[in-house]
Amino acid sequence: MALDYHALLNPSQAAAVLQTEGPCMIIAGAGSGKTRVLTYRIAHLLEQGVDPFNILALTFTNKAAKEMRARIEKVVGPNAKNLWMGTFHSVFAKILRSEADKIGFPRSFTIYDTQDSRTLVGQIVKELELDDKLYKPSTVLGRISAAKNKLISHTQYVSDPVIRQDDEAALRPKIGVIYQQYQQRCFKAGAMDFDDLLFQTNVLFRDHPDILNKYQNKFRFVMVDEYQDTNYSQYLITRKLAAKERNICVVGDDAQSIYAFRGADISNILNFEKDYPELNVFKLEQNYRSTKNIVWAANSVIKNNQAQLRKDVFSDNEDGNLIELIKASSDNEEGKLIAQSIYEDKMNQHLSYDNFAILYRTNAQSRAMEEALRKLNIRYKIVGGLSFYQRKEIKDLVAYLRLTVNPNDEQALRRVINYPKRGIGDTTISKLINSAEEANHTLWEVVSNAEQFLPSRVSNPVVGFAEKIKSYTAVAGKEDAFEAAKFIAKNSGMLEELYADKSIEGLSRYENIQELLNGIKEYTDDPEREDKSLGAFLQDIALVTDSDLKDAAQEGEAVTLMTIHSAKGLEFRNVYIVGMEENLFPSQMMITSRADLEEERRLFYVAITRAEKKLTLSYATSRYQWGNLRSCEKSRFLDEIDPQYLNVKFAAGPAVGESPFQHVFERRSNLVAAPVRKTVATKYVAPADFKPSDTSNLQAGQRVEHPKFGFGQVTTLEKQQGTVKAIIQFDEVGEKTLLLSFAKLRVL
Ligand SMILES: Nc1ncnc2c1ncn2[C@@H]1O[C@H](COP(=O)(O)OP(=O)(O)OP(=O)(O)O)[C@@H](O)[C@H]1O
Ligand SMILES: [Mg+2]
Repeated sequence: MALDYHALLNPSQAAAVLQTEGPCMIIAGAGSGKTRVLTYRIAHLLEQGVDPFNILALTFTNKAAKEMRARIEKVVGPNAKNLWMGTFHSVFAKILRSEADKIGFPRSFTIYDTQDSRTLVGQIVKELELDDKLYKPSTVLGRISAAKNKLISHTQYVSDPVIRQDDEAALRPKIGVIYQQYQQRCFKAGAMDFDDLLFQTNVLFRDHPDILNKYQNKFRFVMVDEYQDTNYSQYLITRKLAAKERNICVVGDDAQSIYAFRGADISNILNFEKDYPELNVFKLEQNYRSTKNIVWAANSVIKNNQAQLRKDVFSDNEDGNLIELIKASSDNEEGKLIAQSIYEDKMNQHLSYDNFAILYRTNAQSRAMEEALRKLNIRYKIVGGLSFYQRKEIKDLVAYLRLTVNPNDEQALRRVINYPKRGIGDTTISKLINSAEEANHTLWEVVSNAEQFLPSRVSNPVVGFAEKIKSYTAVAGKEDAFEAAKFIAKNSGMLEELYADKSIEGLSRYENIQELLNGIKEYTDDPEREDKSLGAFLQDIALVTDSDLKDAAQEGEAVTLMTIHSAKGLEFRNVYIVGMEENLFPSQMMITSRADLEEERRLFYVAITRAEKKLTLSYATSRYQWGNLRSCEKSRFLDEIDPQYLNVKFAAGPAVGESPFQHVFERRSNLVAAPVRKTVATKYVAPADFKPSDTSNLQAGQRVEHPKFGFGQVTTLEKQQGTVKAIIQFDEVGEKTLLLSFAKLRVL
């Protein structure tokens, strides 16, 4: 049954959906239905009889792709499963998996995550005897990544006089050399980092016109969401793919371009017009997501930017509430007020916690929010931060799995060669590394022939290890990912090692491994999945982005906490943007120029436009930063919002004897006190994942969490004959004296 697009869409949206041939661009405001247009456009193509294998849709997160696919499936049925849909990284990793040998990589190449890349850069810096304070891995990688996103190879990098000048001015003249070595080492290890996935796709298409031709014929329709955040490397891939059929449709919003720091380039939008002079441009101006007040406030902010394509966004929705502004005296109080507001809105308006999101500029700000939410027993999930796949035990097992699929993977090999301990000491490992360097072998080639490089006494355990890995590779060749992983977890000794550790942490590590195995089982049990090999599974997890983990978070309704960057494209009924302070938002580190300030402002615009019905902004007048209490000034962005859309609430902070959740609000617009609802402070319940920390460096003044007494602040530490007593002022139960060696404290 054909859809009635005119009933589901407004005239411009419907026109964009029905115009399937030729290049098309929609640059339109937030919430105006760009993603909705893409979704229906694909549904329409399928209805027209286009083969799903011929459609490529690039989204910003895997989650967005999944949602889009699910929506299309509702309309057209299971045919939607065969669409090529995903992030740039996941789609082109998949293509490289069948073509990598053309550019000298194994098809079973490993994908290095950021941590692997940092470790490798650190190793190179050390080997080159450079100052690791000057050549910080993150700084060096930032430069390498920027170069790759502009398709500057390491050979071009070292010979470019402008780059050289820049690096010399920054006192880091050796970055080019590090880049060179880094690439060689990755190549030798059969590994690509995230930027390489795009870089190497460009190399593949450049050097193999026959392959490019194959994919040009395959992808007859190309679509890109969030086009404003593509970098040069991505732009070139889409341009090449669409060069033949020219059926390319991109949607985006220049006012939401927030990844310039990662190489996103607004000129891709301008180039698009040049590349396709026959371009159809569609304008969408109506925001369907938010109330009028929210849309007006967002417009009043973004108009302060000079660099923008003019567009007027309007809403036909109700005016809605004014935007609330909360002033708190500290970050902890800010957290309390937000948690209280969420609790009250949920109860009064019968909402679900899923309706709420707290957005912040930096991950570190989640701490105060989490603490406050826990106190009120409000469930929450954090998107980003330390993800499941970043945990040590998971990385260890995954390293074994990676090594099984690609034994040349140097970072994986170094990680587990002596874990669990098998008598291969650091000296032996250094010798192996040196031998590999000298003989120009990979580390694995040396390890698997260790007896040639080391005396038998030390080579025996190395040979044993190599035999293990070889047997894993054999198992993985016969069995599916789950059977192979289960075998490896047991045979490597990892399960036993973790099982033997009966501490709380040890137990949770063991459970995490079980959880990973469950995940692999789910993967191989999926009847739709064709490739159930370990290699296919590894590729899948290497590309999980922080934003995707939202799905993996615990079941049940929960408030979402995340950075504004991860919130792109999403919508929530009630949104809180916290930490509206100078130096935090706009971020001090980011504003050295007008362009930087404008990017921060676009980020604020993205944040505001996530809200459907209610938006709350907050700031604190003091905050702990890097261990010091600092006084803060409210963000300049607050002054940019037209005051007629604001409702200012001042929190005086709790007076003596008052419940900490009771605050006096003052309403600026009409000076009538807002109704204050009393919230009964609930008894403290420690979260299920409560884990005590190492308290050997605990200091007076630090905040801690106790499984029974809740949150508190250490007032004094007394050392007596080897024992340490801590006097802690708990927020709910008052002062307690605890012996540190027994008290299970989590240091916050
Ligand atoms: N014509 C329409 N009728 C009803 N609802 C619509 C219409 N167009 C869009 N919407 C709804 O408005 C909301 C915003 O749409 P969508 O997410 O597609 O906007 P967007 O332009 O992609 O936003 P962003 O810039 O944040 O990515 C969605 O809930 C969508 O379903
Ligand atoms: Mg969108």
